[in-house]
Amino acid sequence: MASTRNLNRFWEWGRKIICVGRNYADHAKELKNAVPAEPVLFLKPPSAYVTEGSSIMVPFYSHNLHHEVELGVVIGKGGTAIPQKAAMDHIAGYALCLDMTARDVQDECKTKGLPWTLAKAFNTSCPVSEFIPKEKIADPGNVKIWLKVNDQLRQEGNTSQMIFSIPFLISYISEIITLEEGDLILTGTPKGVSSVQEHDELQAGIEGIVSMKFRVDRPQ
Ligand SMILES: CC(=O)CC(=O)C(=O)O
Ligand SMILES: [Mg+2]
Repeated sequence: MASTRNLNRFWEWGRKIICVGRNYADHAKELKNAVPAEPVLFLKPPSAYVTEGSSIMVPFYSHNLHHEVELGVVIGKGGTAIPQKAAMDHIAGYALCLDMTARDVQDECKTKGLPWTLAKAFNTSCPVSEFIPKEKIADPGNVKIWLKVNDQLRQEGNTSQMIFSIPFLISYISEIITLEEGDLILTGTPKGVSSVQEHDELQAGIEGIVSMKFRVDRPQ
């Protein structure tokens, strides 16, 4: 039976957020990471979602919160071991997303060989735009994404620079983690990641498609 839930508010579904790291060579290099031979994956919980009108909260244990602007893929039809040639049929649409990252904590986790949960999965670590229906982006492998902090351009990239394409990622991920309707895949960030502070205003967009604005706050 068809679902009665509305994917326009996919963040309310409580589904998985699967993130791909180091998918742009220029970003892997700026953080002195090797360019990966296979996708680097990590997860955020649904409690990471935040939508426009609410603030991004700096986690109390971090002093170096970074923005990472990314194209998000919203899954419309679930599946396991989806072949690359069928992958695009599993997409319902897209969203512009930020993979907010406590970089100081991530660096410490890397040094200690610990998972990135505290660095990547805290409340409000996944700001998202409105849902963008699939038909609005003819070629998700060729869109420009950008991010400004207080009106200054910090990130600008094109999804054509991704190392692993969207069909490849859907196929690769679904072989390991079954994809479900309402899941979101964050496809990685281009270069230019940098620190944000309390009271900063972040603006980000997919050129010609969507833009969004978030304020950064710190819990009292
Ligand atoms: C080093 C990272 O934080 C990887 C990541 O999230 C990315 O988008 O690249
Ligand atoms: Mg990221």
